[in-house]
Order: sequence, then structure tokens, then C-alpha cells
Amino acid sequence: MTPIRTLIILGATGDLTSRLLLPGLGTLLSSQPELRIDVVGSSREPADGWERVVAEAFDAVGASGPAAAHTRETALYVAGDVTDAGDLAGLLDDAEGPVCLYFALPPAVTARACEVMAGMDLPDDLVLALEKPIGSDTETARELNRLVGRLVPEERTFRVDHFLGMPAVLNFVGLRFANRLLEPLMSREHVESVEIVFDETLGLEGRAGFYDSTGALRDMVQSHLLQVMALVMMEPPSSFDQVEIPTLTSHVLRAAKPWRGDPARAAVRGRYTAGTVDGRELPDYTAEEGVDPSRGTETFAQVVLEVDTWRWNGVPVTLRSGKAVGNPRQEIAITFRRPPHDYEQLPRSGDVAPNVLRMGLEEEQLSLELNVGGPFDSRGMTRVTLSSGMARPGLTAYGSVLRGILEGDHTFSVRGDAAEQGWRIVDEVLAAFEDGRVPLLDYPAGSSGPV
Ligand SMILES: O=C1O[C@H](COP(=O)(O)O)[C@@H](O)[C@H](O)[C@H]1O
Repeated sequence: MTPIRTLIILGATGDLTSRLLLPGLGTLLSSQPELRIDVVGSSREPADGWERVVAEAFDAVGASGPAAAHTRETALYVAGDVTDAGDLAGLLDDAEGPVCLYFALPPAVTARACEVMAGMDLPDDLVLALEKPIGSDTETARELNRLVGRLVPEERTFRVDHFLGMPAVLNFVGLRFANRLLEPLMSREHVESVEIVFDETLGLEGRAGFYDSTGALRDMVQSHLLQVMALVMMEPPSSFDQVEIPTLTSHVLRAAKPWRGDPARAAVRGRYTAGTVDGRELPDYTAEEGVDPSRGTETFAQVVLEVDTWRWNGVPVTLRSGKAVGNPRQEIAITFRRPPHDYEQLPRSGDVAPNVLRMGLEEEQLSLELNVGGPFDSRGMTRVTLSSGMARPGLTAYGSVLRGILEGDHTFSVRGDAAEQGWRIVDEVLAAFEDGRVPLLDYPAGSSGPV
């Protein structure tokens, strides 16, 4: 695939573009000074300092070098309606190809734009990048995939999940497959449980327009946490390429289902009430601007799944994410089974605590909890934690995702069927939320979530 020349961001005035997409691009351009990418921002709002938005996002990550300078200088904003064929055609006609159209838009708007594009003459080398969520349930995800499939082939479609670009997630994969010590232990014989947790101190932060109709399960579990789970639990790949990895992650998702097939018992949902997080006072979620309390939107979701394969059957996999959580955990944690017998000579051995391997998702801290002899008596038991920080790469998660798109590499992009599988798993839980089988529990902002 010829490298992308112009990146057109649809929905350019949204928070995602300025907070994540443009800074990610800045890190990528700094690391690849030979790139020449023109960035065109578009949305319905009139132009209001797009050059400044690009410059501030680049400055925030210290973007420098000739590639970043080129993008800053050529940054262009075109106001338009993505559901208007004339506006879309104008954007495409004026851009130097190959073009990537990046849909930083809600799924229903993306679907409408794709319907319109079906009636247009599109460039042969057009690439489409779609932000999560892909649809809002299995049916709409399938429909969006079908619409997109009529426009461009799968090899020119990228479904973005920036958690797949997180250094910690990629490090976990390296850790597992590059160490003889670990991979043989990654199965039901040795693993007691898997947890993938991404709690945040952030509350709604003015995002009611998106979040209040989405909630924690759709926002975080359906996409990010399921995708991370699939990468953490996939079979060993024979090569790290764009055929093998999406195939193996899809295999894990196909095998996943709520624990014991009972979504109501496998899930917990909660909503924050007023409280203090990190010294900031947060109001009750229902008092946040733009929230419709009658929707019963959850700001915390936890689901226990089972990946029903020969390797993982019977191992509970907990996925959890909450907003306004105090001392948040953000990690992949693998808890191993206890030794098969007690360390015999020990009169006071008690329980030998399980070994736990942790990879921090934002902090990028790796740790392994072990048991060793006691300080005064070698037959005693002491817990030690081996830990190491991880080198921070120059690319942010979005920088890494954008590199894949611009280079035409799907290794860490979400394949259409994987997006649909994510919804299949979550739809069952959503149904249990909606018919009240899973109660909506309160938790004060700043606490660790519902009890
Ligand atoms: O996609 C999303 O992710 C963020 C968390 O990821 P981060 O890289 O920004 O820390 C989450 O806050 C947001 O609700 C969700 O839409």
C-alpha cells in the first residue's frame, strides 16, 4: 500500500482530536522525520483556529523536526457536513492522495456518512479509519461493517482501538512470548485468574453528550478491555504480522462468554455519587451538566468472563472500568495458582500467597510477587515484589495506532469480526442491565467503586 499523504479528520472539533489524535500524530512525525502528511480537519462548525489546535497539540508532546513542521505549516480546516455528498466530494477532490478519512465521530454519524459515500466515486486508494465504538450493538456493528465493506476492502479499513497501541499492552505480549519462563505457565493448569482493570479518577469531564448515552460497559469494556484481553490470552503466534495477530485475537473473542453463561451474576454496575477524587470535588453523576438521570447510565462496569478454550476453560477473567475511582488500578494482573502442597517443614507457613504478575497500563510498571524464606528463619515466609519500570517509547498509543494506519499495517487494528464478537459478549450483559437483573449500585466519587 502506498503511504498515506493526506489525513482528513472528520469530527475535528471533538475532544478526541485535540487531546489524543493530534498529539499522537505529533509523536509519530517527530520519530519519522521523512514523513510528509497534510492534515485537514473538518466538522460542521466554522473554522476557529485549526492551525492553533494543531500547534498546541504538537507543542504538548514537543513535536519537532521537518515532518512535524510540514504538517503544522500545511494544516487546513474545511467546514462541512459529513453526511452531504457534495461536502465529502469537495474534501476528497482537494486532497493529495492517497487519503485516509478518519471518522472521529459517533457510530451512527459514521454509518450515515458511509451510506452517502456509497453513491460517490471514491479514489481507488482511499483508506478509512473508524474510531470505536464500531456500532452500538451487534446488529449496528454488522451493518456498519457491511456499509464500509461496500466502500473499500478490509485491507484499507482500520478500526481503531488505542489500547492496542499502549506500550504496556505491547510489552505484555513481548514479555509473554520472549520468555521461556512465562509462556508455559499461561494456561488453566497454572493460572487462577486474569484481571484487566482500568479505573480512572476522571469523572464526566463535560462529555455528557457522548458518555451519558454510552456508559462504562460500552465505552471501555466492549472495546478496549476486550481487545486487551484477546491480546493477553491469544495462542502463541507463529509470526507477528497482520494476518496472524488479528486471527488469534479473534479466536479468543469467539470463545469468550459471561462467566458460567449467566450475564446477570457475572456483572456489576455502578454510578458515582458526590465525593472527592484527587482533591477535586465531583458532584453526583446525575447532577452533572447534560446528564439525563432517567437513563440510568453506569459509570462503573465489571464483568467476569470465561474464555472457553482448551487453554483457558475455567479461568475467571475480570474486566473492570470505573470513572471517579480513588487510587485507581490500571493494570493487567495474572494471579497464578498456589503451589500444590504447603512448604512442609514450615510450622507456621499458613497459606502460601499466590504469585501475581502485574503490568501497569498507564504507569508501565512490571512486577512479580513471589514468596521467599523469612528474614529470621529461612523456613518462614516473606513476600517480595520484583519490579521494574519500562522504558517509555517516543510514541503515544495514538501515535502507534496512526503509524499502523499510515503504513497500512493491520497487526494492531481491530478486524470487523472482532468488533462484532465484542458486541456479542457485551449485548448479553447490556440486556441484563436494561431489564434490571443487575442493580445499579451507588459509589461515592473517590471510593474504589461499588461494594
Ligand atoms: O476511549 C476512551 O479511553 C479513555 C481512557 O484512555 P486514555 O488513553 O485517555 O487514558 C477513557 O477515559 C474514555 O472514557 C474512553 O472513551
